Amino acid sequence: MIDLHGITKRHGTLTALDNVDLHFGPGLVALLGRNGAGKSTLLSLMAGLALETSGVLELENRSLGRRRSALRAAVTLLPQDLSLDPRATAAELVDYLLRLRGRSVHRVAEMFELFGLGTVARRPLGELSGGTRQRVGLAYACAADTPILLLDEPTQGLDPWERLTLMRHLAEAGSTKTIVCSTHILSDAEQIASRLVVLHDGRVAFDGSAEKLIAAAPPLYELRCEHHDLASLREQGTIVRVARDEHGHYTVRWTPGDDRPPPGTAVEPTLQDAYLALHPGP
Ligand SMILES: Nc1ncnc2c1ncn2[C@@H]1O[C@H](COP(=O)(O)OP(=O)(O)OP(=O)(O)O)[C@@H](O)[C@H]1O
Repeated sequence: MIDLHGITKRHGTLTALDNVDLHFGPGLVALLGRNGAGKSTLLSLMAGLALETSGVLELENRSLGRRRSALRAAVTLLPQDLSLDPRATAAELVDYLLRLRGRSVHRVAEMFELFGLGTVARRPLGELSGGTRQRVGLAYACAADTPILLLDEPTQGLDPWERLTLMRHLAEAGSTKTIVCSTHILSDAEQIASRLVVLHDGRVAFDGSAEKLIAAAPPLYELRCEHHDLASLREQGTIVRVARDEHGHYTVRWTPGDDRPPPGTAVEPTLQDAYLALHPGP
């Protein structure tokens, strides 16, 4: 169990996390947010790899102060890019990382099997595809078997079958462990996690279930229009989705900025609509 109370992290004048309050108990949480929202910063703080500028971090209800050793023992972080020596074999790397942290290696074979790595265990990492290297990292993170597992975009580079295997494993592991998994893939988030945390500009913009996020979405309307109508719709509200058909006509989902009767038909938002409406793009 990890608790963050008023956590702020600054890099010089840039505030990467701004007064963040979050509680993570057992279960799987998907961490969402645009590029630069603060997801990796949050994960590295929770893994004890960085120190907060202010605020209090608690592990099992105990304030950590400036000490991070308890956190490092309890948490495994799989970063976005695990730096790998291309000459080491997959098995050597996982063995090395686990021993370095004083973790048992007894689950390695099981995890290699789970992630379909049996045939590549003895091959140098430099010869493996990006998705396979990602699976090696996942095998390490899962074999470490710590009560808290933090995964920074773990499904990146995985094919649909590998993603399914990972999601199944995480769903199972989430029944006893605390797992926080950052992702840009909403369908993955919705599938694996009962709780979504959305960061925006270093702040918690949403914390709850996918159903709650959809229910909190503003009224949404859909209409068909031409290209020259888009600028005026943008002025009147927020466009969350635009699709162009083969004849050059547009179907727009948008949320009006005022109470005037909007053009278009009211539609039920999807998770993606609700997410995009939460922090509209440029
Ligand atoms: N070491 C650092 N020095 C300076 N700024 C940093 C540092 N690390 C992160 N930042 C900045 O902090 C902000 C949050 O970055 P972070 O990597 O946490 O975002 P993210 O949500 O993980 O993004 P992405 O989805 O692109 O991985 C960004 O503006 C980033 O440029």
